[in-house]
Amino acid sequence: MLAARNFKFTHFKRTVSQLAHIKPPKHIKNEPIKPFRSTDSKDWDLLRASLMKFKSSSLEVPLVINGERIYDNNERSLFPQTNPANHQQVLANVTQATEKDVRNAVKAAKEAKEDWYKLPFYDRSAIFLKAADLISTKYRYDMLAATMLGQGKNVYQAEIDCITELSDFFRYYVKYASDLYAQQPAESAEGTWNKAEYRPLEGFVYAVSPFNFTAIAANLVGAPALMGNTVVWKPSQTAALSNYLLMTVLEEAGLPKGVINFIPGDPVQVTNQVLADKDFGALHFTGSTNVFKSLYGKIQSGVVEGKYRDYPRIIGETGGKNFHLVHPSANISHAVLSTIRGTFEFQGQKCSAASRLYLPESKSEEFLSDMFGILQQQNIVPVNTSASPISGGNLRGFLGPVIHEQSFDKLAKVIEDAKKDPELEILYGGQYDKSQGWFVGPTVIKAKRPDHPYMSTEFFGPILTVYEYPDLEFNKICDIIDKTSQYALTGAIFAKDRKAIEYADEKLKFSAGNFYINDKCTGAVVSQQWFGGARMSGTDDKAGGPNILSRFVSIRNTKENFYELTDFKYPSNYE
Ligand SMILES: NC(=O)c1ccc[n+]([C@@H]2O[C@H](COP(=O)([O-])OP(=O)(O)OC[C@H]3O[C@@H](n4cnc5c(N)ncnc54)[C@H](O)[C@@H]3O)[C@@H](O)[C@H]2O)c1
Ligand SMILES: N[C@@H](CCC=O)C(=O)O
Repeated sequence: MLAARNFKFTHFKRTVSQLAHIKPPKHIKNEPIKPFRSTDSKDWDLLRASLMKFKSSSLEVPLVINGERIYDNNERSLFPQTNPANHQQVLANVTQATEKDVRNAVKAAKEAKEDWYKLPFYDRSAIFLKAADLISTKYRYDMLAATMLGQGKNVYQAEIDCITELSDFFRYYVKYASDLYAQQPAESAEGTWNKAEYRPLEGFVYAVSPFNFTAIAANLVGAPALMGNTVVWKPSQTAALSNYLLMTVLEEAGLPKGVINFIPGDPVQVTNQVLADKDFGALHFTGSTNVFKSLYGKIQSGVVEGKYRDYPRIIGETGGKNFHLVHPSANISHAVLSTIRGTFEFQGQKCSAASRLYLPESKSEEFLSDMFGILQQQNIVPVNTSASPISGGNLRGFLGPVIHEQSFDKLAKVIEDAKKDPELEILYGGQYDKSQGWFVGPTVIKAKRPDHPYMSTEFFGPILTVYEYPDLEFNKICDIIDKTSQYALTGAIFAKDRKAIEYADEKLKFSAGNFYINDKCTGAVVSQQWFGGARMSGTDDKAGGPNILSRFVSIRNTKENFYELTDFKYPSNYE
């Protein structure tokens, strides 16, 4: 991992005469997913070596402020990031930012700003394109290992997160930014020239990232930075290892010091301090709805109190209670397999995960017995991903641990409460065990009424609540789905009947920001399914699409006039 870069580039000015015509490389496309099929392969050998490296040494993760690495130094506390599959194993000791550190990070972001946004766009772009290539080549296996061990992912789930989605974000954002800059006023009246300039926001951007996707952290810091903003980044404590690796990769790719400042620490303390700064220009957040609401409230109060120079932009993607709706005409086997994936992959810890299922009464028994049969026969239980990386065996299992004890305890309580609730019935699973790791088995609960809180509350774990609806009430169930939860993130309809598809598509227009027809409601791919939800699921600015970049620029319009006036009066001013 590289030391901080120190070069200063203010002393010269580049002279590039054809800036407007430099285009991003044409070959930008989605990074292919490596299958990791045979454990007897070079890919597995390299991955095992990286896993061994992270397992055998407990790293100290520093703060990175203005390119300087800041370690504990006895002044700061350390947060132990443990392996969720083996909670006794400390993977990293994460340095926690003090008040002074936060102050310094904010200062560094402000001071780096001018040099950064004045750097030509293609220079900024080259850094992110290079970082994407480093992730998908040189650091692929280290990135996978840090994400698998730290965030409890199997190799496939890590691959689609910290490799493909992450590098896709960086590459496609370069293309989208180039397209955005090219958007100019369509008209200029004779004798004038109108221009749009996409300035970065004034001040700095505060990025707050969740534990569950390393790629999301890359989106949260990368989108604003590419557009010429500088960033103060507070990562999740339980993703600090992979996130720090991302920080070092960006530096190796050439990110100048101070552009992104990495400050893990107490979320409330760090956030309160950052939000108190006059130059706070935008929040880029992904995480739970309640945390986002509280930050939204603080920022709004700050505006009312006159704390800020600007109206800070607030960009946030948050929770969901995502639905799978099965119509009687659906291919049941396909709907079952899609629901197993959509609900249980990565232990249901995707914001997009299916967590409420609506089955027609006529197909419910077939669907559920098919589903439970598969879960049982395939022995879909959480596997201990901390087991010997030499065999590679368990790292291929479908289910792993949930992220931490707080999540484990919450999910165990959901299961225990369900056992006592006469309106709920546990149809499958209900096992949990925290003796070694935070393991919760796949669980399916039947609700007797569609407005039961289990149909509307986000649990963020491998728990699915099912409601059976009368076949003839398909229209009514669409209404119910729309009104049941405060969220509108993802949802899916499974049907062959085109009329049913059309009806659900229209009726559920506002119930999900990402709607799937005959597909599971997870797994959005950058550039293909722009991702984000509305209502209490977020501001729907669509990560992975072009729109989000417009949130990190402030447009200046310039009109230049070439005619010289000879009179101040307009024709109508004359008698
Ligand atoms: N919609 C999306 O795109 C999306 C994507 C991923 C995760 N999520 C949501 O994120 C949640 C899971 O992630 P998580 O457990 O990391 O979420 P979280 O809300 O607990 O944490 C997210 C970030 O906020 C910080 N944080 C926590 N409490 C805070 C506080 N009081 N003040 C300031 N910062 C605070 C955390 O340290 C972390 O960096 C789920 O609700 C999931 O639906 C949404
Ligand atoms: N983009 C991912 C969700 C990320 C949320 O955690 C998906 O579509 O499954």
